[in-house]
Amino acid sequence: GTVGAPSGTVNYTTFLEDLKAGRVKEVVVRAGDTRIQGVLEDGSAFTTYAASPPDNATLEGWMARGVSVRVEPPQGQNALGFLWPLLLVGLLIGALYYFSRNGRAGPSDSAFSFTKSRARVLTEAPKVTFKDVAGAEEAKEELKEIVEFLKNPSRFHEMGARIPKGVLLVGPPGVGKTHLARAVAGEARVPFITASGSDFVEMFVGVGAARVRDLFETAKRHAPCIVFIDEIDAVGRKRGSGVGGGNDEREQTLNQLLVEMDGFEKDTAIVVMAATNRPDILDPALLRPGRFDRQIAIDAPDVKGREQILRIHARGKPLAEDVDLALLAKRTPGFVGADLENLLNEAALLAAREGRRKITMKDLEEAADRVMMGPAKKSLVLSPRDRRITAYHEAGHALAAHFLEHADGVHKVTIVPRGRALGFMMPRREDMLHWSRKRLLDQIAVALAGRAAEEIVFDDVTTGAENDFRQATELARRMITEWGMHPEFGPVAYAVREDTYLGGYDVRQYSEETAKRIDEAVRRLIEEQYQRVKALLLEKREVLERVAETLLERETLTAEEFQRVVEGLPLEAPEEAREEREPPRVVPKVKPGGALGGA
Ligand SMILES: Nc1ncnc2c1ncn2[C@@H]1O[C@H](COP(=O)(O)OP(=O)(O)OP(=O)(O)O)[C@@H](O)[C@H]1O
Ligand SMILES: [Zn+2]
Repeated sequence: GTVGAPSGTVNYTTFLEDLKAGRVKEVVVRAGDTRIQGVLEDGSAFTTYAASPPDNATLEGWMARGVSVRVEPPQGQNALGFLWPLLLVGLLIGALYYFSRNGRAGPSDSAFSFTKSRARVLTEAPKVTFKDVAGAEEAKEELKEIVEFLKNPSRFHEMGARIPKGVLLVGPPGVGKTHLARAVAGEARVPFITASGSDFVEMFVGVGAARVRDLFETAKRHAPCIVFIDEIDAVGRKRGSGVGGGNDEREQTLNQLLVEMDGFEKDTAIVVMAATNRPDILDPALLRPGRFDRQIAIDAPDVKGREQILRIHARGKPLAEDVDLALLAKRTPGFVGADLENLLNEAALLAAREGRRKITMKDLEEAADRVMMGPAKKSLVLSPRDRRITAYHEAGHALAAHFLEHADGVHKVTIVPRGRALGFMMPRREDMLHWSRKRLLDQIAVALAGRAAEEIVFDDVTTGAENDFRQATELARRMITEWGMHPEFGPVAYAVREDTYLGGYDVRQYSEETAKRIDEAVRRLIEEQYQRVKALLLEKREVLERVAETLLERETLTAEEFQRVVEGLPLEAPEEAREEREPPRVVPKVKPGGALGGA
C-alpha cells in the first residue's frame, strides 16, 4: 500500500470491473457495512459502496481472485448491543447456522496491514456547521464558547480568560462525535486536523511519538485550528495496563501527547478535541486540568433528535408522499445518527434498484430492518421443522406482547431470516425512558414467551432462545440490584453502574452472601414469569396456532394483520394487503409509570 494515498470514491461497478481485471490488491470491509475500502495493484487507494454489505460468499469470491480481504468488526456493534435488550424482543438465533457460517469463512486469516494515513488536514474550514448537527443541544451550547474563542483568540487572551485546551467528547459509536467536532471547526471557520488514536499505535518504538509530534507541528502551522483525535482510547489507555505489563511504544506515545498538550504556549489558538466511548479506561493524566479537562457527553438521540437527524439526511432525497419521518423516528429507538444516515441511504438504494423515482415508506421500513438486523436472507432455506419452530417461537413472543397488559404490543412479526436471527418480533415501542415494575415484568415474560411456546408445542426446546434469556436475566438482575424493585431487597442500590456506554459493568457493592441471595431471587423471578407466560399461551393455544400457521404461510405479519389473525378475521390476499396498507392502528396501551431512568 501507499502512505496517505488519496482515497477516491468509485462506483461499485467500476470496482467490480477492477476486480475482474485483477487490478484490486486489498480490501477492507466492516461487517454489516456497505463501505468497501481498498488498494489497487498500482497502489492507489479507493472507496466504494455496495448496495448491501458483502456477505461471506462474496468475500470468498474476491479472495479466490487473489484479493486480500480484511473484515473489521461491525461499527454499530455497540449501538446494537444496547439496542437488542431494549428493542428486539424475540430473536430466534440460529446459533448452529451462525457458527458454521463463520467458522467456514474465516477471512481474518488473510489479514494484511492496511497502511494508515497520518493526520488529515482540512486547511479549508469544513462546510458543516451546528445546523447540520441535529439534537445535542447542550453539547452545542457548551461548544459555543470554543467557537467564539477560535474566531477571535486574541480577545480572549487579552482578557486573560482560560480557555479549555482539550475537550473530550464521550458517547457511544455513531452518535456524531466526529460530526460535531467538525461542525465546531466549520462554525469557527478554522482548519480541522484529524487523526485517529489507532494511527499512533505502531509496532516500532518511537514511531507513534514521532507521529504525535508531527500532528502538533502541523497544528501549530495552521493555528487557530482544531485538532481532532478520534478513538483516543487507543493511545490514551491507562499506563501499565497493557497485556503482559508495560508497552513501551504506547507509553511513549501517550507521554508525547501529554507533553504536547502541556507545551502549547499560552497564546496558541489550538483546541484539541478527542472522542471516545470508553472514558473509563483513559489514563487519568489525560484528564487533568490543562489537558482534557472538559468532558461533553453525547448520548444516543431521543425520538425528537432522531426525527431531526432523519430530516437533515433526507435533504436532497426524493421522498414519496406516504413518508412520515416522525413515525419512522418513533419506530427506530436506539438508532444513532450513523444508523439513521445509513437507513436513508439503504432506502434510496432500494428505490433506485427497483427503478423508482421516489423513496417510499416501505423502502424506509425495509431499510430500518436492514440496518438493525442485516439484509433479509431470502435465499436461506430452512428445513420445514426449523421454520415451524421459528414460527411458533415468534408467535409466542407476539402473543405475550399483545395480551400482557403492560407489554408494548406488536409492530411486526416475521420468520424471514435476517442477520443472525431466524425470525423476530418487533414490539411497538416508542420510548424507552419510563419503565414501571409491571412493564418490566411483562417485558421479561415477553422475552421468555418464545421458549415457552416451543415447550408447549414441540415438547422440546432449542438453542434459539439464548438472546431472550440474556435479556430476561439482565432485566431481572437490574430490577433487584439497581432499581429497587424487589420486595426482599428494597430500594437499595446494590450495584453501581460504571458509565462505559458498552452496556456498563457492575461494581459490586454487596457481600458474597447477598450475591447468592440475588442469584436465587433472579432465578425465582424468571421462573415465575416463565410459568406466567406459559399459562397465558396455554390458555390462548388456539390463537397461538393461528398466528404460527399464518406466519408459515405469509412469513411476515404487520401490526394490523396480526390483530386480524388474533381476532380470527380473514386476511386480504397478500398482494393487495401490501399495496393499500392503512396506517397502522395504534392500540392504546397502559402508559408506563414514573421515570426510572437508565432503562
Ligand atoms: N446529530 C447528528 N446530526 C446529523 N447527523 C448525524 C448526527 N449524528 C451522527 N450523524 C451522522 O452520522 C455519521 C456518523 O457520525 P460520526 O462519525 O460523527 O459518529 P461518531 O460518534 O464519531 O462515531 P464513531 O465513534 O464510530 O467514530 C455522520 O457522518 C453524520 O452524518
Ligand atoms: Zn426469541
